[in-house]
Amino acid sequence: MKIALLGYGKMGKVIERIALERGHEIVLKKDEFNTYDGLSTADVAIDFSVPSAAVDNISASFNANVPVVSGTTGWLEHYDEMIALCNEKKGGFISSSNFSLGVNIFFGLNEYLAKIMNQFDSYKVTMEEIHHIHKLDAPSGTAISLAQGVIQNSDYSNWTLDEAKKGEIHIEAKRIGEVPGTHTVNYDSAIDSIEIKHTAHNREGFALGAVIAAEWLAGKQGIFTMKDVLNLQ
Ligand SMILES: NC(=O)C1=CN([C@@H]2O[C@H](COP(=O)(O)OP(=O)(O)OC[C@H]3O[C@@H](n4cnc5c(N)ncnc54)[C@H](OP(=O)(O)O)[C@@H]3O)[C@@H](O)[C@H]2O)C=CC1
Ligand SMILES: O=C(O)C1=N[C@H](C(=O)O)C[C@H](O)C1
Repeated sequence: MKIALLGYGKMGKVIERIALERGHEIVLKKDEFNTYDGLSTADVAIDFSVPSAAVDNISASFNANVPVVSGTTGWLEHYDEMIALCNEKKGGFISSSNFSLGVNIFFGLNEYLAKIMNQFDSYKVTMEEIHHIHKLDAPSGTAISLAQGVIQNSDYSNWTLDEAKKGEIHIEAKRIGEVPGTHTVNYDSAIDSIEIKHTAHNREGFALGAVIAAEWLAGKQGIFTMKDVLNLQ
C-alpha cells in the first residue's frame, strides 16, 4: 500500500517505521515547508501534524480522492466542515484522538463505568492527563473523548479546565518531561475513590493503531471510527 505521511514529527517517524515493517511504501512525507506532490498517488494518507495544519491536510486528501486517517488533536472546532467535505467528495475518513488498542478498550471501560456511577450522587468525577512538554494542545484529545464518553452516559453536560460547577467535569492537564500520555478518570466520594487509568509506555501503540486503521480504510468510502476498525461495540 502507498502511504502519504502528512506530518513527519515524533509520530510520523514511528508510523513510517511500522508501515515499512508491514510492507508499505511511503510516497510523501509532508512537513511545514514542502508541497503535497505525491499525495494523489497514495492509497491512503495519515495525518499526524499540528492543530493549525490538520484542516489543510485533510482537505488536500479529500480533494485528491485519497482516504485519510487523522490523529492530529486540537482542531475539533472544524470537525463538522471536514465531515461535510468528506461527504461532498465521497471520501473516506477516520479521525480519532487516540489510535491505540489499549486506549480504545479504556474508552469502553470509561463509558461502562460512567453508566454505573450515574446512579450514585455521592461520587464526583474528575480527569487528569499528563503529556510531554512539547504538546501544543490542552486538554489532550483523549481527555476530551473521555469526557464526552462520560457526558453521553450520565447527567454531566460539559467539561472544563477551570474549577468545575455542577454538571461539569474538571480536567487537569499536566505537562511533564517526555511523558507519552497518561489518562486517569477518578470518581471520588467522602468515603472512597474509584480510579481507572491508562498509561502509554511509548508511541508504538498510537502508531500501530494508525497504520492498522489506514490498512482498513484504503479503498473504502465513508466516515468511520476506531470502533469499526477494531470491531468493538
Ligand atoms: N490520535 C493519536 O493516537 C495521537 C495523536 N497525536 C497527535 O498527533 C499530532 C502530532 O504529534 P507529534 O508527532 O507528537 O507532533 P510533532 O510536533 O513531533 O510533529 C508535528 C509535525 O507536523 C509538522 N507540520 C507542521 N506544519 C505542517 C503542515 N502545514 N503540514 C504538514 N505537517 C506539518 C511538523 O513539521 P516541522 O517539523 O517542519 O515543524 C512536525 O513534523 C498532535 O496533534 C498530537 O496530539 C499524537 C499521538 C497519538
Ligand atoms: O500529543 C501527544 O503526544 C498525544 N496526543 C493525543 C491526545 O491529545 O490525546 C494522544 C496521546 O495521548 C499522545
